[in-house]
Amino acid sequence: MSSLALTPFKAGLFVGKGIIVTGGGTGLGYAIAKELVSLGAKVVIAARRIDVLEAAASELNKSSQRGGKIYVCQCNVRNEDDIQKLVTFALETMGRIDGLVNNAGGQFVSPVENISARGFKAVVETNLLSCFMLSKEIYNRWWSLQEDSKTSGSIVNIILANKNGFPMMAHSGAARAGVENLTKSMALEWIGRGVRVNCVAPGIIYTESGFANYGEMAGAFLSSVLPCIPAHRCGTAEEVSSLVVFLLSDAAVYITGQNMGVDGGMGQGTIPLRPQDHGASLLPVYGELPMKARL
Ligand SMILES: CCCCCCCCC/C=C/C(=O)SCCNC(=O)CCNC(=O)[C@H](O)C(C)(C)COP(=O)(O)OP(=O)(O)OC[C@H]1O[C@@H](n2cnc3c(N)ncnc32)[C@H](O)[C@@H]1OP(=O)(O)O
Ligand SMILES: NC(=O)C1=CN([C@@H]2O[C@H](COP(=O)(O)OP(=O)(O)OC[C@H]3O[C@@H](n4cnc5c(N)ncnc54)[C@H](OP(=O)(O)O)[C@@H]3O)[C@@H](O)[C@H]2O)C=CC1
Repeated sequence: MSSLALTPFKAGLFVGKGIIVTGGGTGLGYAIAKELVSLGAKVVIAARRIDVLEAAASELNKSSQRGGKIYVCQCNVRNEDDIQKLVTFALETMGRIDGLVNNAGGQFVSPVENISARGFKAVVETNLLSCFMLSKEIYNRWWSLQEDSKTSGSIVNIILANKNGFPMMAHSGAARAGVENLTKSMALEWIGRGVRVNCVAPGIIYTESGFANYGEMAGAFLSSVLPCIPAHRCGTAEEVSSLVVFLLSDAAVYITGQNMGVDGGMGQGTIPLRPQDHGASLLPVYGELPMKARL
């Protein structure tokens, strides 16, 4: 499914650690779980489709080194009961939780005016509520109970490069902006307990599973946006994973409350969708615009 991890980390850096990766059966989550298990971590991957998780686990376990192991847990991250069961499962199987990657997420393509309230809510629940519920559940049931604040925890929230909004996916842009702000609040509230919280904002990362959600639109989308990405290419899942794994590790012990882009030079800006032709409706109010300054 994916190539070798890029990490330069010491083998065994995560030996004995327990990490939860939501959406870990496909795409970015799969690459993150693969890198972690090859560094010796125990990893619970969680998502809705148990068959996909089980197939991923049997592949991922082939990359295991130094006691690393993948466990699977079916979980709809929009559902609070499922979140509680996931944390119970993780504590029972791994005996501890050192890291959480809130990676499960997604959205559908629609102009704002066509999104129903139910659709907006579904996307906010998937991307923002889930992150709040799972982070809080682990904090209350594990990190807040540790006497030794050196027993640190690290949360990495996967968002989107959408600093300037996210046309055609406005619900997701709003939810991810919420995650970024929630990240900063949790980082400040929980620093005394040794819990760090950061965001990673991927630009356009080619994952087969992610792009499959968009059908034929994906090809047209890619050919229109690629020239606008300074790197002139998509990123890969491994290029995101190496930053996520760094942030999970003790090498990042002084980093919290940050949002870091992996976006080929887009500066976490907006995915460069070309606006539809609209006849330049925002004409200047004062004076004439020279013809050459219009499309
Ligand atoms: C420009 C090109 C870019 C091309 C691609 C560019 C991508 C670049 C960057 C981003 C990449 C990625 O994020 S890659 C990751 C992509 N992966 C995913 O998106 C997978 C996860 N997404 C989802 O599961 C769904 O989108 C999500 C809405 C969140 C949950 O869907 P569910 O079916 O479980 O939700 P439900 O609760 O059943 O449905 C609730 C409501 O959601 C609405 N709804 C759900 N799907 C809908 C749809 N396709 N179109 C309209 N409306 C929809 C309906 O109003 C439903 O109400 P009713 O009608 O009343 O029932
Ligand atoms: N690829 C890209 O260009 C970018 C991706 N991202 C974000 O990165 C993350 C991973 O994306 P990517 O790997 O590309 O795409 P995928 O579609 O492969 O990953 C999404 C994962 O989330 C899981 N998921 C979705 N909804 C739920 C839910 N309600 N409960 C539990 N799990 C859920 C899916 O599993 P299942 O369906 O089995 O539940 C799937 O494993 C997403 O949050 C995505 O929005 C951000 C920027 C760019």
